[in-house]
Amino acid sequence: MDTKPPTPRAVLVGIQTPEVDDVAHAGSLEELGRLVKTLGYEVIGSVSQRREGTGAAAVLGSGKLAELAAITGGTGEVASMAVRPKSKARQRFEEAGGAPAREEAAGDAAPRPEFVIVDHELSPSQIRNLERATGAQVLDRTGVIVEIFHRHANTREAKLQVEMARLKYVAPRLRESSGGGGRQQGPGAGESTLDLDRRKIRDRLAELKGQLEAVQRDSDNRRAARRDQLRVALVGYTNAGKSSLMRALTGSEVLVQDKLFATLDTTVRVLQPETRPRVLVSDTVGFIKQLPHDLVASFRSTLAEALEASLLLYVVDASDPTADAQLDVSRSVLREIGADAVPSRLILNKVDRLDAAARAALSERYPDAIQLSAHRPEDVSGLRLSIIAFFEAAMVEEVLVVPYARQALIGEVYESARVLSEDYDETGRVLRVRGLPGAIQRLRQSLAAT
Ligand SMILES: Nc1nc2c(ncn2[C@@H]2O[C@H](COP(=O)(O)OP(=O)(O)OP(=O)(O)O)[C@@H](O)[C@H]2O)c(=O)[nH]1
Ligand SMILES: [Mg+2]
Repeated sequence: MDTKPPTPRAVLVGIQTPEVDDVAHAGSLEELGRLVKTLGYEVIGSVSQRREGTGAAAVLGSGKLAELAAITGGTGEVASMAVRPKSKARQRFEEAGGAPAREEAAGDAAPRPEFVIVDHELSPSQIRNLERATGAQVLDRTGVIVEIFHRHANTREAKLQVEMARLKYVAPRLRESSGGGGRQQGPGAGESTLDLDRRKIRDRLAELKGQLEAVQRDSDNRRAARRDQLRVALVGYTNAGKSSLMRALTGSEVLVQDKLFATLDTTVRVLQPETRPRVLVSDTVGFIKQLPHDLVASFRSTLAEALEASLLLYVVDASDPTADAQLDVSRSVLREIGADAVPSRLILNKVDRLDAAARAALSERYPDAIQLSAHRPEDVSGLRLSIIAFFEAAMVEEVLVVPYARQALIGEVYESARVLSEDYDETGRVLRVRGLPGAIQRLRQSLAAT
C-alpha cells in the first residue's frame, strides 16, 4: 500500500548576523523551511546561532557544530574524516548499520536527517566542511531555490533558463570539490573526469544559450503582437496571492498553491467581464530574498511581460509579519530589471486574516494601497474597477481616418482602442476612438505607412 520512498529529513541551519533582527531571522528560517517542504523534505528542526558573519570555515562555531552533528550523527569534526560517499543508498546503508560514532543507544531511534540546509549562500569549501562534520548532505539556500525551479519549470523557455542557472550553480562547485569528487553526480572522481565534466558543462551552456535565444525570439514576437493592448501585470513576493488574484480577475484556472514558487511561467489572460478594449492580465513568477543571481537573469525574460505592462500591481501578503521586507525585495528586483518606471499600485492582499486594528494601521502606513482579499468576490470586483479606472484616466480621445484602401486596419483599431463612433466621408472611414496615447500613435503610424 505505502510504497512511496521515505521522505528525506532535513535540519535547518541559520546564522543571525548583527544587522538582522529577531523577527527577520525567524521569518527567514521559516521561509527556508517552506522552501525545503516545497522540495518534498521533512524539516525536523533547526539550529541557529548569532555570529558576526557567515564566512566561518564550517559556518557554525565548534559548540554549535557539535550540537548539529549530534542530530545528524556526524563526528562534529571538520578535519578528522575523509569525505564520506554521498549516494543516497550509501547513506541509508550507513544509517541502518548505525555507523556514526554518536549514534544514541536506542536502536529504534527515528532515522537521522540526511540533509543539512543552510539559510545562506555557502562557498564550496564550506559545504565540504559541513558535510565532513555532519555526515549529511549539505545544501544552501541557493541550491534549494535552484532545485525548486528545476522541478517546477513547465514551459520550454523556463526549462532552458533554469537548466542554465543550475549548471552555473553546479560548475564552480565541481571545480572546488575536486579533492574528494564526492558531491557531483558525475561518474567517479579524479582530474580527468572533472575536466571532462567542466567542458561538457561549457558546451551544454553554449547549446542552451542558442536554444534559449530562439525561443525568446518567438516570445518577443508574441509580446510585440500584444504591445498596444491594455496590460496589467501581477508582480510580487512568492506566495503573496498573485495567481489567486489572476484566477479571480480572469476566471482562469491557473495554479494556486500554498507553496513557494508555484508559478514559474508567465500566463496572460483577459480581464473578465471583458471590457472594450479588453485588458490583459499577466501572472508572473514570484520573488524571494537572496534570489540567486543567475535566476534573476532568467527572470529578466519572464518579466519582460511586466516591463511592457502599463500598470504593475505589487501584490503583498499583508498578513505576513515580514511583509515590509518582502515588498522591499520585490521593489529591488523590479528596479534591477528596469521595471520601476512602470506605474504601479500596491495591493495589500489577505486582509481577511487581519483584525480591524491591523487594517487601520496598514491604511495609515500605506494610504494609497488597495487592501483586499483575493478570496472575496466583492474585493476583486473593486480591484477590477480600479484597473479600468486607471486605464480610463490614461486614455485620450482622437479621430482616425482609415482610407477605403486600408480597411484591413479596422480590426487593428478595434483591438487596441475603443471606437466611440464611426462615420464615412470621401477619404475613408472616420473613427472617433479612445485609447492609450502610445497605441493611438502606433495606429497613426500604421495608417500613414503605405
Ligand atoms: N486567507 C487568504 N489566503 C489567500 C489569499 N490570497 C491567496 N491566498 C492563499 O495564499 C496561497 C498562495 O497563493 P497563490 O495565489 O498561489 O500565490 P502566488 O503569489 O501566485 O505564489 P507563487 O506562484 O508561489 O509565487 C494559497 O494557499 C492561497 O489560497 C487571501 O486573500 N486570503
Ligand atoms: Mg503563482
